[in-house]
Amino acid sequence: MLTPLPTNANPHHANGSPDAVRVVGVRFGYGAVPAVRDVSLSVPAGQLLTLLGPSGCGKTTLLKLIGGYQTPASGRIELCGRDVTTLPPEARNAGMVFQNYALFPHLTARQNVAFGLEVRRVSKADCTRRVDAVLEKVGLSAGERDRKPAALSGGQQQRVALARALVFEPDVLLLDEPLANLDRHLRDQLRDELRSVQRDTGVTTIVVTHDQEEALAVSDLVAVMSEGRGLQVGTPAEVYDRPSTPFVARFLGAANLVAGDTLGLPPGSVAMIRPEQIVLGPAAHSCTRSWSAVVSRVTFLGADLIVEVACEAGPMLRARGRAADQIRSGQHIQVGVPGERVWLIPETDLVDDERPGREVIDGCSPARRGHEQIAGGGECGGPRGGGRDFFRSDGRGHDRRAT
Ligand SMILES: Nc1ncnc2c1ncn2[C@@H]1O[C@H](COP(=O)(O)OP(=O)(O)OP(=O)(O)O)[C@@H](O)[C@H]1O
Repeated sequence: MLTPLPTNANPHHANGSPDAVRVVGVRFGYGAVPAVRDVSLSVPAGQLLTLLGPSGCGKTTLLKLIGGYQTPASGRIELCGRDVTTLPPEARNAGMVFQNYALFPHLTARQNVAFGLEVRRVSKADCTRRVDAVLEKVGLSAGERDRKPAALSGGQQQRVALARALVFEPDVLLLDEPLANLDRHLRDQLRDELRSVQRDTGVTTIVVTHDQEEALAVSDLVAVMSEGRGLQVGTPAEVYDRPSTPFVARFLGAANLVAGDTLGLPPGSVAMIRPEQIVLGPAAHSCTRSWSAVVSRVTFLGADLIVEVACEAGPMLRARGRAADQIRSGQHIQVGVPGERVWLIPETDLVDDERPGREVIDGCSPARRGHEQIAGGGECGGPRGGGRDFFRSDGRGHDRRAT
């Protein structure tokens, strides 16, 4: 059951941090196209929240609404306890970094960062000191500071854009796909740097991404969106281990989604088991449920293997094995599921096409045996609507472990 954020709730968390960002029942559409549908969300001061979801689900629009670049059709936005719903961006003290960096091409890195301070008539000495300090913080070397954007790499331009937003000491930093234009190696490096700059400055930050690995790696909180709606908000471990819906389960990584009754759980529910939680080999006998199985496919990933198994009288499952175990296609193997690692998504939380026993549970073709289903990380499903209007962080997952 979804619970709207009470409008009179005390905006302080158990740990004493006030909310730096509160979004309450916000809706927005581009003409007739709804982009954000009644989303509520809060971010405690000093935390980094990632908005995660597939392309077109409304992440950037929600970020722009928080930054003041769009105005909600209804709902309220508060930054640090102040209602900013109708205020323009410059009155919000929020620093936004757009996906294309939006640097002035005719100014050097240093001048780009200094520009806004000069407009605000900050003294020259203070301006120089603040610009150098922030460029140091984001790791732009002295030699790079007097170059124009065209003479800087994508990663260096990103550092300048970040410095330009940070130099105002904003209450909230809003980053739209900050790592999207960078190659894998640089992305990993900048991801770590971004996190350490955020921790150093303590600035409350919202990052838009469609990369689940990035979201899990950098965030205090991850908010998963689909089709303009918020599906779940929680710590990386919560959304990964205790997803509220099959869609969230798949979007966060590879997930086996099987009919609950296959595992002796309530009929109609869906059980989620991550591949790395499945036990292969003789140790499987000591699991809550175990089956004899035949390996149907093995994919080599270096240190690990993805092992697909067809269980006799059980579900099709995808497991993670060690390459050193030399598992082969066609091999007979024991497969086990430890009960405490199974996460149950109750029938009441499923939308129609997520219910087991239907022809298609997740956009894949139906599983080959009975009503058991298997879904691989993001390969199969697309986003679905679900009538879910609010993000939730109700921590109610613990009672749903199928022990
Ligand atoms: N300027 C616009 N005019 C009309 N429709 C728009 C506009 N910008 C976005 N949309 C539509 O609004 C919806 C949400 O778009 P938005 O850019 O917020 O999604 P997103 O999750 O950030 O996507 P991406 O990851 O691809 O950037 C999409 O259906 C998109 O096509």
